Amino acid sequence: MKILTAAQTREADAYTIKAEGISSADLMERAAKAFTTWFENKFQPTKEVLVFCGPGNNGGDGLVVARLLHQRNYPVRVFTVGASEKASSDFKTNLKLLPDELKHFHIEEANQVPDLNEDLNVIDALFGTGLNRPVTGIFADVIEKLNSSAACITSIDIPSGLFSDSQTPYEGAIIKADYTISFELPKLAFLLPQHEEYIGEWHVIPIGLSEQFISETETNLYYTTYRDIHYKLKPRKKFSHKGTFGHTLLLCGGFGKMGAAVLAARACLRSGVGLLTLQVPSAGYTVLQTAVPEAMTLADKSRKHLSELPQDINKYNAIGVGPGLGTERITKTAIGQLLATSSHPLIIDADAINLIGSSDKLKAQLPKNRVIFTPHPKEFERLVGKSNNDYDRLRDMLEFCAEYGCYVVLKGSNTAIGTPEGKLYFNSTGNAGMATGGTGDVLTGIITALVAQHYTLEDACLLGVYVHGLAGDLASSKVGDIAMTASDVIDHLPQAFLHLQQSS
Ligand SMILES: NC(=O)C1=CN([C@@H]2O[C@H](COP(=O)(O)OP(=O)(O)OC[C@H]3O[C@@H](n4cnc5c(N)ncnc54)[C@H](O)[C@@H]3O)[C@@H](O)[C@H]2O)[C@@H](O)CC1
Ligand SMILES: [K+]
Repeated sequence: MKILTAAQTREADAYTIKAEGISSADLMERAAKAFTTWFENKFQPTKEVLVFCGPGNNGGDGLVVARLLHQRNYPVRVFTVGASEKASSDFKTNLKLLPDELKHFHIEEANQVPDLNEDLNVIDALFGTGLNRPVTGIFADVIEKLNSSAACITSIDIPSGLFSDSQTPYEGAIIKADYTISFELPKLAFLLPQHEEYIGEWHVIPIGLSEQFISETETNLYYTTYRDIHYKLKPRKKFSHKGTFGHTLLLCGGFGKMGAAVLAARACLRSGVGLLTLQVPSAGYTVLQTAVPEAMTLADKSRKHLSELPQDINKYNAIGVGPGLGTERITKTAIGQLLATSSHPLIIDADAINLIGSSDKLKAQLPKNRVIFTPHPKEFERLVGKSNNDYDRLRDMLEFCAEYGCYVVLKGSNTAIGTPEGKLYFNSTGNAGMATGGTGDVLTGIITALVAQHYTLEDACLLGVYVHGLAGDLASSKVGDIAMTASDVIDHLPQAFLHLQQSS
């Protein structure tokens, strides 16, 4: 699904209004109804609801929600903030439509905000996508009061004060919502780790914005959901044989870290690869032969480190390198040889990223359009550099992808995938239980297997990251996110692929 900017969302609103021949107040009513339905399903009318409304259409939404909740027997109080002469016309219309018996207060000073305790529900409708400068003054004072209260806060469309698609200036106040209910499409701000404390749990609810407008609107930003992914899975044909599904090479493992090779190998095998060969330091030979009997194992001449490449490196049609390797000089030389001699796609993770990141010479050797990097945030910093905030980090990532003609999978909550053409995908699966050692090795195994099966590099990243997160979600529902291990993720890959297959 696409992610649109605030400006594009405004255009989508205007287009829909024109195309359907409705008024903007009608669209506001529709949005507020959708919000109210979500709210009713979430909260009983036992607690009083305090709705805080700013002067724009977000405030207008708040007024309609207050009216609808009042009709549905919720005890409601409305607080308007900001100069009324500046209010939007739909705000003014809906202010007049508030029933007389609904309590309405206008706030000019923060001390007019009532005491807020946990027995209250707050709806934040101060600002939405029309925010065009940091929030200060009376609005900031109100936000401060709401944030320091124990009341549960639900934001309409976006937490007030937060810019939806660019860095919020540091001096601006921002609501810390427990829930954010947004309209039609997710906003870029929801997907960035730096905004976790503001967004809370977020949901997107449809309000019938023009599908035609959305499909014709250009963007480089996407949020990948089940609908975007399941049809990409290729069916296995009746007359296929193991050669059809590729021969993968994994260069993983080091002394004390053979487990990384085992995890990557097991995940690779559970992701449909035809044949798998591993090369591991000789101390790991027996470990791999025992733990992963389906894989062929080559022993490096070094006991503890990767020091050489297998012969016939180009007979493997995807090579995964990095998990557990260590950063010995001899390993760095072997990776240089790999970059110089292999003619097939490379999936580069962990210590292989650290080695390449610290060497301009190796970076200059990267083959174009054949490399996927899968860094976690620290490895990303070593590869691409430090950034001031999450927006800069995404910009730096896309610049790196363009410069080196590579794909970068930045692992984390809502893993971000950058492509050489400048597209940016955010993943929708996965959970905090996956923040445990070895899950990255699992992802390397999955993506390498998919590349070997002739998925495009872009699809291998999208599908691999999605199915990895889905397996994590299935594992979490079984073992919980505290006890979950990387092996649990592998054990749930079959169910995750089946889930995608059944409805593809
Ligand atoms: N346009 C439409 O038809 C629809 C809009 N909807 C709602 O409308 C919202 C957008 O409405 P608006 O574009 O009116 O914008 P907002 O309601 O976000 O606020 C804009 C108003 O606030 C002022 N303002 C901006 N930043 C400020 C600051 N830092 N301090 C003080 N004042 C500030 C602006 O000058 C303007 O008067 C969406 O987020 C959504 O909630 C929904 O009702 C769906 C339909
Ligand atoms: K809001």
